[in-house]
This record gives sequence, structure tokens and C-alpha cells, in this order.
Amino acid sequence: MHICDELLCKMFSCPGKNSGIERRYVHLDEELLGAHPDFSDRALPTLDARIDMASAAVPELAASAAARAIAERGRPAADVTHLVFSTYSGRKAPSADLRLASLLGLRPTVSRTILSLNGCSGGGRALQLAKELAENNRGARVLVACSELTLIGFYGPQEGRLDTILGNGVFGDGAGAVIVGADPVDCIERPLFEMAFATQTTIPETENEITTRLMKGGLDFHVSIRVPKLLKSNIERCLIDTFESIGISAEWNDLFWAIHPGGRAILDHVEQLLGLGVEKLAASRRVLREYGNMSGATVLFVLDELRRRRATGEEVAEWGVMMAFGPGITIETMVLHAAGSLKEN
Ligand SMILES: CC(C)(COP(=O)(O)OP(=O)(O)OC[C@H]1O[C@@H](n2cnc3c(N)ncnc32)[C@H](O)[C@@H]1OP(=O)(O)O)[C@@H](O)C(=O)NCCC(=O)NCCSC(=O)/C=C/c1ccc(O)cc1
Repeated sequence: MHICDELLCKMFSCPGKNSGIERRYVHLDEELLGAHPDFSDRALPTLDARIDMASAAVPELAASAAARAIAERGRPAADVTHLVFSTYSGRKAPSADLRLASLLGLRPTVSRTILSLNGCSGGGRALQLAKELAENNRGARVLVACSELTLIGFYGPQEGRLDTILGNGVFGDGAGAVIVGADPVDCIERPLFEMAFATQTTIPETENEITTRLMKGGLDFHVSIRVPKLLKSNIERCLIDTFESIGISAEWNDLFWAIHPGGRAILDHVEQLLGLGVEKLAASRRVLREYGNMSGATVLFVLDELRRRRATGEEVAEWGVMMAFGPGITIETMVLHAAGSLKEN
């Protein structure tokens, strides 16, 4: 798995003490904003300029994360049979997945899929799709890449739009990539996590709580104030149903956790609801602190952080859960089994 690139993105710190965020990386720095002062006003027709900028930068950012994932696996890029790319930032065809395939030198027959409207649940959806592809195509190696740039929907503050301030306060840019396969080749591949079981749930009557809409001035986000509480009321049922489906009864504190850190309040609510020990959401909190909410890419960073914590012995649980949340409200849930534990069994 590899993750994170700092080449394209500039860093800035977040002044909000309550956000749980200390650092974020953004492509749209003062220089670019200086060249496009109209980006601050959502009423101005800036979509063309934003799309041009994102179309170039999104695949490049993805390529640096994906190249590291491929290098870490230790086999040529031509081994990749499928590509699943998630981004809310690219809006052009041929799309960022084709450009990414070309930048990486993937084979011309690579089977590509792009997800572009899944928002913050894009990483979870892409992993679920990769699992299906890997399990149903012998020998498949699926490259999952998520690359998100906030410039497509960045605005200055506006009267009556508190959610814009929320967006400016929590969202950041980043890209993550991971290679998914079934039946790992001994001596060549070192699996990190087995994706044991996955579900997607939609919370009824919440279609207006997280929305995005392409406007002449860019991507217009709306994240309602009710999101953390709605997640709190629905997550436990979702977890119970998921574990019941595979006949495992789980104690929440015996699991490792990769919760999408959409905002500090979301993590607080999940922790409180499930009665989790303070260390249980450490991976999500660290990613939030160091990078902010990078939408679909964020869960890949959290999995990477969990890998680090497992290597240092800070996390020893054998089974775990990944959850990502996006428009719908959609909850992507995946039961994970730590690969190191597989060999011991
Ligand atoms: C860290 C926060 C932002 C602030 O925490 P706080 O400092 O303890 O303060 P409060 O929570 O009390 O909020 C401060 C003020 O902001 C207001 N506020 C608080 N959220 C709001 C609000 N969404 N609106 C509008 N006012 C608000 C809140 O009402 C309050 O107003 P006031 O009482 O008048 O001071 C915290 O509220 C928080 O973590 N909120 C959850 C963030 C959240 O929902 N994240 C999004 C998850 S979903 C997602 O990531 C998907 C993204 C997506 C990406 C791409 C796509 O294409 C599609 C989707």
C-alpha cells in the first residue's frame, strides 16, 4: 500500500483548535489563488479553469502514490490488470484514470473504472469493488487509487453558508493507492489486510445531508450539521448486521478501527457510542491531525497508519473494521483481518 504525496501539495496549518487538525496539504496555494482571485466567489464562472487545473494535477498526484504502491509490491506496473480510481475532483473524459494508466505505464488492456460521485466514501467503495474484481478474476491485481484536490470546490466565506467554513476548516488534498489481489504469491507479495466481508448501507431519508452539485462556479458542497449525529444513530446497527452476516460476534474494543475521519465530531461520536478505548481511533485521529479530511483518500491513509501501528506493536487486534461515509448518506463497512495473523493460524 502506498499513500501520500507532498510533491504537488503545499502545506498549511489549521487555526481551529477544536478541529483535531494540525496540518493539511493543498494544491491551491497563495500563488495559484493570486492568479485566480475569482475562485473565492462561487457566483463567478470558474468551472472551466478549475477543471483544467484538476485534470492535470489529480492524475499526477495519484501517480506518485500509485508508483510507490507498485514499487513496494516489487513487481512491474504491467502486472496490474484492473484500475479503480476514485476522485471527486476530476470532471473530464477521457478521465484521470486513463492519464494515470499512461503515467504509470500500465498495460493497454488494463480494465479501468472511475468513481466520481462517491465523495468521502469513495475509498471504501473502491476497495469493495477491488475485492469483487480480485475474487472473480483469477490472478487479477487491482490498483486502487484515490486522489482528491479541494480546488474544484474551494470558496471564500459567504453569508448564510456556514458549511463552506466547515469545508475550508476540515478538507485537505491527498492521494493514496493500494494493490488488491486474491491468492497472494508466496515470496513476492506481502499482504497487509484481508478484506473479509463488505457491506454498503444507506441511511433512509438522508439524501439532502451530504450533497455536491456541479455549478458554473465549481463543485458546490453541502454537509449538514446533522451528519455526526445521524452517523452516531446508525453505525452500531450497521456494524451488528455486518458481523452477524459472517457469524462473528465481536467486542468492539477487541477490534482495530479504520474510521473515516470526516471531522473530529464524527470520531468523538463513534468512540462514545461504541465505548471505545482512547487508543482505538488513534489511527483515524492521527491522519485527521496530520492531513485533515482528504475525502475518499483518507481511509487509505488510515489503513497505512494502522499498518505502522501493527509493525510497532501499538495495535495487536487480529480483526478490524473500516468504515467510510459519503453522500446518501452512505456507509461503506468492511471487516478486515490483519494479514500477519493469517499466517499464525
Ligand atoms: C470539527 C467541527 C467542524 C467543529 O467542532 P467544534 O469546534 O467543536 O464546534 P461545533 O461542532 O460546536 O460547531 C461550531 C459551529 O459550527 C456550526 N456547524 C458545525 N457543523 C456545521 C455544518 N455542517 N453546517 C453548518 N454549520 C455547522 C455549529 O452549529 C456551531 O455553530 P454555533 O453554535 O453558532 O457556534 C465539528 O463540528 C465536526 O467535526 N463536524 C463534522 C464534520 C463533518 O460533518 N464532516 C463531513 C463528513 S462527510 C464527508 O466527509 C463527505 C464529503 C464529501 C466530499 C466530496 C463529495 O463530492 C461529497 C462529499
